[in-house]
Amino acid sequence: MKVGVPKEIKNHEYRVGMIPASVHELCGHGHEVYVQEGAGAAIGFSDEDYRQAGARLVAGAEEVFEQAELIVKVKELQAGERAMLRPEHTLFTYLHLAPDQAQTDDLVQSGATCIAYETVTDHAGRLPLLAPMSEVAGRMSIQAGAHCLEKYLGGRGVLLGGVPGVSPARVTIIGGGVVGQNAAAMAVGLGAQVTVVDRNMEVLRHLDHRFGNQISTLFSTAHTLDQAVIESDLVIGSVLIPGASAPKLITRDMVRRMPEGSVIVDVAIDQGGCAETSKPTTHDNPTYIVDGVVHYCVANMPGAVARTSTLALNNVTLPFIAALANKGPGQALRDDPHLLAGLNVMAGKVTYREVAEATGYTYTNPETLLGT
Ligand SMILES: NC(=O)C1=CN([C@@H]2O[C@H](COP(=O)(O)OP(=O)(O)OC[C@H]3O[C@@H](n4cnc5c(N)ncnc54)[C@H](O)[C@@H]3O)[C@@H](O)[C@H]2O)C=CC1
Ligand SMILES: CC(=O)C(=O)O
Ligand SMILES: [Mg+2]
Repeated sequence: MKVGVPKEIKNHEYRVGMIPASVHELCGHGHEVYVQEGAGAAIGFSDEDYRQAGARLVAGAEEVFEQAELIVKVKELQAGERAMLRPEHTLFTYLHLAPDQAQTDDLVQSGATCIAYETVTDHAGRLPLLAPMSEVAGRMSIQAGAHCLEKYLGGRGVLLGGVPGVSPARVTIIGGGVVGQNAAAMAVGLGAQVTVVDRNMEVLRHLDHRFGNQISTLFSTAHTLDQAVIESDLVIGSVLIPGASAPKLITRDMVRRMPEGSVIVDVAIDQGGCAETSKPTTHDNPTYIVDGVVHYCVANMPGAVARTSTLALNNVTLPFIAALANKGPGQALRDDPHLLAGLNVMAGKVTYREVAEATGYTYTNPETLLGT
């Protein structure tokens, strides 16, 4: 199969869909891999590294899309990239379609087969292709939040861990999944006073077991959320309902009642964000202030630590890329219900229920399209 790796073009996005070692693996199975010149240069993977791995280097994204049947990326296609997508293409990347009507419309119109990393599952119902980036973003969220609490960025001027004689900052983490647990570990490490809110008792039990009395856990209700949020210096938004738009758990009224200079890091912004006041920002301009509350809402946080993130992502995507290339997308999807869970759009139909509900399309069972 012909596999294509375009250079990422989102703001300060330096990750790359395939590293040379992944390319080498696919070429070893007889596939042709077309890599856009400079695709990995920013994180130390030169064009020569790719050539030695067996890739064919091409000058522009147009040529990658022209040559390839399977397109492997990191972030969702930007408008200019979407114009190059054809029915013969299979796209394998993060999509986050529920809050993105324009992208959904374009993918549906393209006729392409679009598989979202973030909804591929594993045997335990987890999200193995989202997990490594959630580990990264969870860890980064506390760094970002600590930075935003500094006075010159509009923050309260509070040090997360406090100092002897002065209380530490209060950190509330909404959603105790992969992002939430990694955020908790960092916040505990820095000496903050940490509360994690989740609606899944198993998650809360696991957190209690892991962190003991270093954190407090709270069952998520409108009341507990309200209390925790308005008393916090730093709130991390890390909820997820797979494929769906994030629930707006932090209302405008709660933001109004938060202390001046407190901070919301809404990691869930890639699914639309869990605060009513959240809107996506970029690494260039990561924060804005509403009612005195600093909002950090960067939708591609792991792009800032692109080398670590790319390696972690390739570790988990490579087996699926190999299956798609070796068997062809149809057979690979028929053979593996976990990969099939990643299928969001195919042949002009939306094949993921939560995405269809959020974007106004009729849901089509992917099995009817695949003839399984
Ligand atoms: N901005 C960025 O750069 C990145 C964003 N993310 C996003 O972070 C979000 C979280 O991802 P993960 O931690 O991997 O998901 P996860 O599935 O591991 O955890 C989500 C948690 O939210 C909880 N939850 C759902 N509804 C809730 C409610 N009403 N109240 C309290 N808790 C609730 C679930 O029980 C679950 O424990 C996702 O939207 C993901 O796409 C992930 C990586 C990078
Ligand atoms: C998951 C995601 O949105 C990212 O890694 O950028
Ligand atoms: Mg206020």
